[in-house]
Amino acid sequence: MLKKFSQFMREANLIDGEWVQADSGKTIDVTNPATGLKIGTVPSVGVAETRRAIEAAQTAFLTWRKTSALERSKLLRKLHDAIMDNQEALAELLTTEQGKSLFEARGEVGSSAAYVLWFAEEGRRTYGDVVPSPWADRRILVTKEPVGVVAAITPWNFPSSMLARKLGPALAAGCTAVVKPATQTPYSALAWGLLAEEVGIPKGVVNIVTGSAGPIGDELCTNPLVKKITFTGSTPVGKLLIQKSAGTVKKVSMELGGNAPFIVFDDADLDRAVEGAITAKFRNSGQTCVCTNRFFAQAGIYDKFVERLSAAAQKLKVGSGLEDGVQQGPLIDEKAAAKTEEFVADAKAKGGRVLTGGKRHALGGSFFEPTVIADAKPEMMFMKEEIFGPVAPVFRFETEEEVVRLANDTEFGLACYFYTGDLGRAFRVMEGLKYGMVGVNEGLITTPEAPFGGVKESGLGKEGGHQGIEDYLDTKYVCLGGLGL
Ligand SMILES: NC(=O)c1ccc[n+]([C@@H]2O[C@H](COP(=O)([O-])OP(=O)(O)OC[C@H]3O[C@@H](n4cnc5c(N)ncnc54)[C@H](O)[C@@H]3O)[C@@H](O)[C@H]2O)c1
Ligand SMILES: O=C[C@H](O)CS(=O)(=O)O
Repeated sequence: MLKKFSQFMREANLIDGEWVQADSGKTIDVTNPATGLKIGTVPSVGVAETRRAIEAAQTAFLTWRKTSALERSKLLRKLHDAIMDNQEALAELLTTEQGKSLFEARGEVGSSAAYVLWFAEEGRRTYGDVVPSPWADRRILVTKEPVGVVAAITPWNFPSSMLARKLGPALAAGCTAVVKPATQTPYSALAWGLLAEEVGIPKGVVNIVTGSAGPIGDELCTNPLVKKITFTGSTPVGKLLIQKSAGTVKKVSMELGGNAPFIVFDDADLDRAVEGAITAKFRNSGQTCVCTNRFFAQAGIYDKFVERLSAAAQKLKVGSGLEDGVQQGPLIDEKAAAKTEEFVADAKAKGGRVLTGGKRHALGGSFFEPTVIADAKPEMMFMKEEIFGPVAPVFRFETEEEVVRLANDTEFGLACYFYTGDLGRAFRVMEGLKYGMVGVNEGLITTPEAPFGGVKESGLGKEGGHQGIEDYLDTKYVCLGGLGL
């Protein structure tokens, strides 16, 4: 396949409209997880460069915040169009650095554009209020204002769409940004810098730095010019960022870890449930925050469900994401593959039955066979720990009360799914499950129109929906007196 993406592969950082290298000249290698081969490098910047990026964002904010919501909306629409015009090249770049199938990468790039378009519209509706005054001689206004410089830290599993869910509302609201993408997948984020320039978003509005997460993160969390941290990643890192941001009382949005239950009741449409299960488990080789972590099948359909699920999992085509028809790419790295092996070994040692997969794929490297494990038990690691790999443990349950208790027995609360044909049960279970998002007879629920986000230790705030822009706005109350009324 011709490399379409070379035009977007920028081996530099974007600070105040300039593409720069690290002051030290140091770089980080970026590798293709499917081949283990080096794709290129990016600068390894530190505190000084991050500080310059923050200062550039602050300077740009003073002007950007004064642009009209309509003007910002038009620029974001242009950004949407530029992303879609280059969807194939951006998808190829994403697959090359992250590993997911080209089919899924196209979907992620399309989803990124959809979030930008959504917030291009939402930015024109950040309404305030005129409140009936309790005083005859005064008037009360409530206005919404952009918070200022936003630090956006994003994960490797969705290097484009996770950024869209942050840059979209930030820019629409009138904020400016300093972006730190995951070290494993920097190019998709850097491509956003090129696109932003191309469509005319002013210099300094979007700044992108790459390098050691610790020092960069510390500067982003402690610099008083940064007014908000928006983070997508693991819960431990999210907790660290919240602590570090407390010193300057920054707004924080946290999209953190998950432990999704997927419940199949006896009265479910089994074909629909199996189809939904494959999507909810094996998308991005199981490396999504909303992937099913624990399947629960009711006793009456348990055997049928596990048989059908393992048959479907076995059919998934594993290979390099750039290869036609591939559905399962490699895991992000060797560490992820080793962790997946650990989950399987733990389950087997505690009585789990591997129905399909269960080991590294013959392709070698970090490729792993899509795996289904029957007879899962609460004492197994994946009851509490996020697998983040292509392993589907299936627990058996008897009653509705039992499964809701088991499903809620986690510190996480991001996404959950259940399949039933009974409307009353749907409401009882939907209201009983402590999660931020619920799929009822659906295994893929993400969309810009809906508020994405978790409860408990899965995060704070929402991305998408009309809620998604609120986190980038300050509410101001104005009391107008001396009007001679
Ligand atoms: N809730 C969501 O929307 C969502 C979406 C995607 C991924 N995730 C979660 O992210 C995790 C996987 O992604 P990951 O491995 O990239 O997570 P991670 O927490 O290791 O890293 C996420 C980002 O944080 C940066 N980072 C790491 N340590 C840091 C520090 N001390 N200071 C500042 N930045 C730091 C990383 O470089 C990366 O850019 C999983 O737990 C997954 O559930 C959640
Ligand atoms: O992994 C995190 C993503 O948020 C998953 S989704 O693409 O939004 O469903």
